[in-house]
Amino acid sequence: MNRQYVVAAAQLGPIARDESRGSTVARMVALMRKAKSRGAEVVVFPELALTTFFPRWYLEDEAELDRFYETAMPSDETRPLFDAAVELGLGFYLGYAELVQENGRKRRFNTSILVDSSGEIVGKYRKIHLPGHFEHEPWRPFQHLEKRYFEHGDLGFPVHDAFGGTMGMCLCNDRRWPETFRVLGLRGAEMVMLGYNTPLHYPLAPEHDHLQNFHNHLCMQAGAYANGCWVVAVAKAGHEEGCDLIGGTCIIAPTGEVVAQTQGFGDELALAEVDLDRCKEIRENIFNFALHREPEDYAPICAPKSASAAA
Ligand SMILES: C[C@@H](NC(N)=O)C(=O)O
Repeated sequence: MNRQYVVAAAQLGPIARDESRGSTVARMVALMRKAKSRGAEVVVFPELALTTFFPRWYLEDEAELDRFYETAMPSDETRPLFDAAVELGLGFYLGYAELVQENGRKRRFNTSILVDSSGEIVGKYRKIHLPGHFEHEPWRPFQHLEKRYFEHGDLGFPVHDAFGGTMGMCLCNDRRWPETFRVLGLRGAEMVMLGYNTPLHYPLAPEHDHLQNFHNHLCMQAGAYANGCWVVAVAKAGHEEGCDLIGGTCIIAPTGEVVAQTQGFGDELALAEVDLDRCKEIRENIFNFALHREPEDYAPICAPKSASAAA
């Protein structure tokens, strides 16, 4: 694959709690076909793209919780995505809830994968920065139980040779942390793909609700610029089960400029021509890591969590 091609950020509108996987996957395949007709070679889907954003509910019934997770990838229900990738010659990024059996216990991760145009999974990431809380907090208008429903990702921040270059992934809250982009940048990521589900209302600091869209782009534009990489960031957007999720799906150039963005809150594509060689504009100049970075002075950033309070 060459290093210059069209990428499609495939935003999804709301997914109802009782919407079937089949229905959601059909919406996604329709976006893949549309992306192909507009020249795309890579399609990026949101975080937890196959279901409603279920961490908004405190679920006591484990069987009910399990229904939101994938135990196989692909499965009969998700195989149409892989078939479409092969048929259309498209690669894709997909976020989903992963349930695996390991050492006789269930392990749950908030996961993303990269799938190439031959339908092979060529990269996997498990979310590291899990926002929210562990216990039911009835005072909230909706829950954010990612800490309860997912384990901390155990794969680190890997990069993958795919789509003509070096690809990195992260998920939603990860994008707010400069360390996410810096680790991927240090590993040579030329494009970082990420999906998000971000409620407009933040119950812990509602005075910041009007800043949600600003903070969304602020952290990703900074991450792109400071590491000289493309960022493709995709929302699950709109009014989902009584909760407003921000849109703002976008493609950001290594200069930090937003070069494509969705307009609404439904199923919608934002497309841009990406040239991976443009990373050099930043990486060989202002952020030439080898020449200008001074890690000896950054010790607190790498100190273990227990030590960072004293730093
Ligand atoms: C609130 C949180 N959501 C998420 N799914 O990680 C975020 O946008 O940072």
